[in-house]
Amino acid sequence: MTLPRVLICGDLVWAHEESKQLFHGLADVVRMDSLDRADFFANLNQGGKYEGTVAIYRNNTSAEHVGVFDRALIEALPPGVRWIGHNGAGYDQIDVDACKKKGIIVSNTPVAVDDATATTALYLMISAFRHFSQGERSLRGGRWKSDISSSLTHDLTGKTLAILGLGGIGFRLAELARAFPMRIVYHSRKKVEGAPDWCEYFGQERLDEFLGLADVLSVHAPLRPDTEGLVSEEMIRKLKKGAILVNTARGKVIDEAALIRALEVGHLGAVGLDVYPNEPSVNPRLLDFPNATLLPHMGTETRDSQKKMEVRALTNIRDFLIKGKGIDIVPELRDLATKL
Ligand SMILES: O=C(O)C(=O)CO
Repeated sequence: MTLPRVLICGDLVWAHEESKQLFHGLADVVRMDSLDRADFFANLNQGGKYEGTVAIYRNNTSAEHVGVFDRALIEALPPGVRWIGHNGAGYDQIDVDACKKKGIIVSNTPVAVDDATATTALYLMISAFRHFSQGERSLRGGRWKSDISSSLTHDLTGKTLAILGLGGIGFRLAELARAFPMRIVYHSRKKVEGAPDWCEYFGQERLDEFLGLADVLSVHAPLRPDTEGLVSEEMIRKLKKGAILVNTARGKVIDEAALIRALEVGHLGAVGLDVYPNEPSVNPRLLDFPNATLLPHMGTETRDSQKKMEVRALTNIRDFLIKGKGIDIVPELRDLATKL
């Protein structure tokens, strides 16, 4: 009997054993080793080594060889491909609209990313309030703490953390920050069902009030066409002078030029960034600001979370093979999944 193929696009690092167990007797798991898009397609087609692929596991590093899963790639996939199991919470590298038209379901890996990404945001927030990153640069430069002005640093206790997008990561950050304690407020399109009372909701009509309260605004909105530039110049201006902006979501959710202008004029007191609009390029202007704590997109870079993410992405594919569905179908495709 020929087993259906699951194509691993981008390396599996931690979940080799789990992969064997999940797909034993169920699928032939093949590693994609194409160095470019043309070879990728050639091998997906009849006679190619990926022929018979019904599901593709992918992570963002696969883009280095075959590019992102844009419309052109999705449209060119053979009709047998029914599922893309993305390893990552953010699936902005996949054109879900093209997938919908082609009847391909996409799953992602929420929950698995929450701890690591929330602790990254927490670190950026603490460093931004306390200027720890600048302190380390001062020490490493042989200047002990002479670069630091403690009159510009603050405790977190009693400050207000404003969360833009209360999904799993935003909520985990809220739980952590509550320990200081900080006041927690959040804004999202809808009030989050089941969110505790200590997370105060500010709807669209109270957005200005929400922004005005923030000592730190932490961004947790996914990147979609309607969220690109969501944190605009106008929004940044509504933050109080000296507020902190933290981003562990996607660089393009913030208008970067507006963020830089706000740092230049001292409207923003500090920023903590893990993500940038054109990764791995970082706008060199950002490097000039001593009050910017900058990380190279390390949000989920722990072996524990990487393993949880790999297993979760593979489990969605296994569930598709067995039951025709998975638990993490992305919101845009849930309707389509119920019709299958
Ligand atoms: O899960 C994601 O979307 C990430 O950005 C991983 O770092």
